[in-house]
Amino acid sequence: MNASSNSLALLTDLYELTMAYGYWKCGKAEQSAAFHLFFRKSPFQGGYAIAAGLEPVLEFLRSFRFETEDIAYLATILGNDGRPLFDADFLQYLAELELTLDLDAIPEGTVVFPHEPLLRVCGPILQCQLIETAMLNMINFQSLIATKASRVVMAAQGDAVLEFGLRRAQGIDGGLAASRAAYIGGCAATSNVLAGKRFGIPVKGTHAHSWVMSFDSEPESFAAYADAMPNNCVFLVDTYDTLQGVRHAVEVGQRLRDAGHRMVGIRLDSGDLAWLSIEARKILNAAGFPDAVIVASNDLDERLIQSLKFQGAAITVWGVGTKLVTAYEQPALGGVYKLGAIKDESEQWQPRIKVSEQLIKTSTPGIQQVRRYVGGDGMAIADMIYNELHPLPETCVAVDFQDPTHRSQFDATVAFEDLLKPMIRRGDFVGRSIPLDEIRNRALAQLQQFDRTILRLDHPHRYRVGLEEALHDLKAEMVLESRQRSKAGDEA
Ligand SMILES: Nc1ncnc2c1ncn2[C@@H]1O[C@H](COP(=O)(O)OP(=O)(O)OP(=O)(O)O)[C@@H](O)[C@H]1O
Ligand SMILES: O=P(O)(O)OC[C@H]1O[C@H](OP(=O)(O)OP(=O)(O)O)[C@H](O)[C@@H]1O
Ligand SMILES: O=C(O)c1cccnc1
Ligand SMILES: [Mg+2]
Repeated sequence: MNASSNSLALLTDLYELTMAYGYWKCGKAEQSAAFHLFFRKSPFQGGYAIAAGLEPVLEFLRSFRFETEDIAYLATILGNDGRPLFDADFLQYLAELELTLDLDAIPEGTVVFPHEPLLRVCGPILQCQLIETAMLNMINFQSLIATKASRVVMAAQGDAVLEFGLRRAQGIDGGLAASRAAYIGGCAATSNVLAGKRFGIPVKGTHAHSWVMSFDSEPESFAAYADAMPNNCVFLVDTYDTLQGVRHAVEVGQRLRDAGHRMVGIRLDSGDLAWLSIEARKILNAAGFPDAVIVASNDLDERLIQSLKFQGAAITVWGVGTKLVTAYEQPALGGVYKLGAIKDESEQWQPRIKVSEQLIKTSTPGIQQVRRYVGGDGMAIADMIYNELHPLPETCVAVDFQDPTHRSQFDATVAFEDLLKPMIRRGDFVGRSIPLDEIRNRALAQLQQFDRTILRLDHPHRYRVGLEEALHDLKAEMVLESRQRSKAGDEA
């Protein structure tokens, strides 16, 4: 194979490969397993997340293979004894490996909650394990940024939000992935041109202070910009004296208008953005530019935007960079990937559980699906995680995840949607690649299905997510059994 392959098979933690080697050596490589990828806590003190990152995961799986040079590199890794870590026969196995997994996924742009599997992977345990780290990397980051963007967009109350983050993003891929995810979360455009080309995101921008500083005067700089791009004029007015800058913009705007063009607006990038925007609005309106936009930027995030709205700021477009693409308050979504079931020698699924001192960290057994119940008004009522290994009763009981004494009943008349959709069967893509605009629209539409008390920025009202009763009971039983076993072990 050529060296320009785009397979990312080595984008993994070494322990996935050592476990794979172990499975291969002890004859378990082909044993079927079911894993789920989920997070335990909503980011940014909020109450929800927006699922994102599936498309790159699918791309990763489509191109997954160990190339000759990958195998050659793996052969150079030495163990603690100074000898090659991996057998040549195992490396040959990897060289010939083709993924035969099943993948089910919650589509990008879906509103999701803690403990819900965003991805479910079923198939040979060796394969499930090899793809863990890369999938977590992609889903964790993009879901985090899409969620942050949705909070920023919500705070902007219908105003356009432009993503300006590339210069402060976490490296090249961080910048590109953040632009994609921010668009899914509802941003209207990005300043990132490569992201525009690669993902079809609208690109937008104004100009920097350096443009103004490179001329002898501000009016001269605005006039030159207008000459060069008469239909793309958003003047940055705060290089010297902001309100004076607005007047200079108005003068050039009048000349543009006389020449049959239109000044789009101005941008504020420092000072008191509330007061300056209100004063700028007065100047623009008095001069006959009531439609000129006022873009604001400078360390904005959802809380500052909310505050500026509260102050009556006359800002109509929000440029948000650093704090959006770096997920400022929370650097990572803590998504994890856990084994829910494994097939025994007689090909029967056996549920598995990881017990923890903290109840929230005890994993959920089974092969899980998420059912979202929807009311007659189209609003989501509650989600129920159930085990596909057990048939559901006519009337389902969902036991609340956080408070098991709270149970909700759903009879057959309640409308629902199962959120995990088939994406890959035995290695073949069976899903639908969803265009980015459709994903973004889905996110915006999905948010309408949830009450604002659930979506608010802080201390939100909790949306109910429960375990279907039989799954809840199975989990409780397995925890008790595990505790009994460890107690018996202690006593022996
Ligand atoms: N009305 C406002 N309410 C709350 N915060 C604001 C308001 N206006 C601006 N801010 C925020 O205050 C912070 C500090 O702004 P400050 O004026 O000190 O620096 P600056 O405007 O960046 O100065 P510089 O002229 O050096 O660029 C910024 O994060 C800005 O977003
Ligand atoms: O503040 P952010 O949300 O990251 O938005 C992007 C920022 O990037 C640009 O200036 P830059 O920060 O490079 O320089 P400046 O702050 O000195 O204007 C722009 O003027 C914004 O202020
Ligand atoms: O176009 C802009 O105004 C812009 C782009 C990147 C960063 N800050 C501002
Ligand atoms: Mg800045």
